[in-house]
Amino acid sequence: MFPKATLERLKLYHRLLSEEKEEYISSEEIGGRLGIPPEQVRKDLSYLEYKGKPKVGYHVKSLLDELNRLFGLDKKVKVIIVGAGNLGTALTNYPGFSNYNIEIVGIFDKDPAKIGKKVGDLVVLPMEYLERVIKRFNVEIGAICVPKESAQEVANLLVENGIKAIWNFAPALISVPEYVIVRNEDITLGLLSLKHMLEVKNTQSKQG
Ligand SMILES: NC(=O)c1ccc[n+]([C@@H]2O[C@H](COP(=O)([O-])OP(=O)(O)OC[C@H]3O[C@@H](n4cnc5c(N)ncnc54)[C@H](O)[C@@H]3O)[C@@H](O)[C@H]2O)c1
Repeated sequence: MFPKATLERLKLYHRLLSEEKEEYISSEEIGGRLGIPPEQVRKDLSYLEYKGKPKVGYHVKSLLDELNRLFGLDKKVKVIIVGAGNLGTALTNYPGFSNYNIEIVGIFDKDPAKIGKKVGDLVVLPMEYLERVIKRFNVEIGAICVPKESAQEVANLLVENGIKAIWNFAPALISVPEYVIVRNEDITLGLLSLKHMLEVKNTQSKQG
């Protein structure tokens, strides 16, 4: 098990390495580009099986292969979206997921006015098709992009139909069986912490 902060930084290293053209990279270069001390980079990477070479650095492909395995990116993961509103359509249209072997295979809504509309290459499906799509594509992740009042109802449907992991964008806590993994994505909380950091910085510069 990695410490949570290490895991978050490993994601940053992964993104940087995915775009790296050179064969080898040093901890100084990684740290310099990400604003992370090189000692920290070395410590984080020491959790991995692959070890860099002294004076040469890390072989980019070997490091990337291990990080891909670690994040399960070496195998494709299928996702469905429930809620074809602002957020659901934005996620479905986002091209960046394919870089991570993530494929959105279905988008669903209960509103008859949305059903049948095209979103990217997909057509918005009615909720009755949930089971069929999950089974047909072996979908593991379901994203909840409905208003908070409907979040639990949608979570129940996803679980009943075999979804093992839920990416919840609704600002509501959902209850699911223990075997189901939930990730709550609250963009507002991120913004609040940024606001707090900004206030601290402004106060410090006034005092200094
Ligand atoms: N829009 C954003 O940038 C944003 C950012 C962060 C979080 N969120 C959260 O994400 C969720 C969606 O936001 P939005 O802006 O896309 O809302 P939206 O109103 O544009 O879309 C919600 C969609 O969910 C559908 N829906 C409602 N109940 C449903 C149900 N029981 N089954 C299936 N479909 C159902 C509606 O018909 C609608 O199409 C909200 O909970 C919101 O708080 C949105």
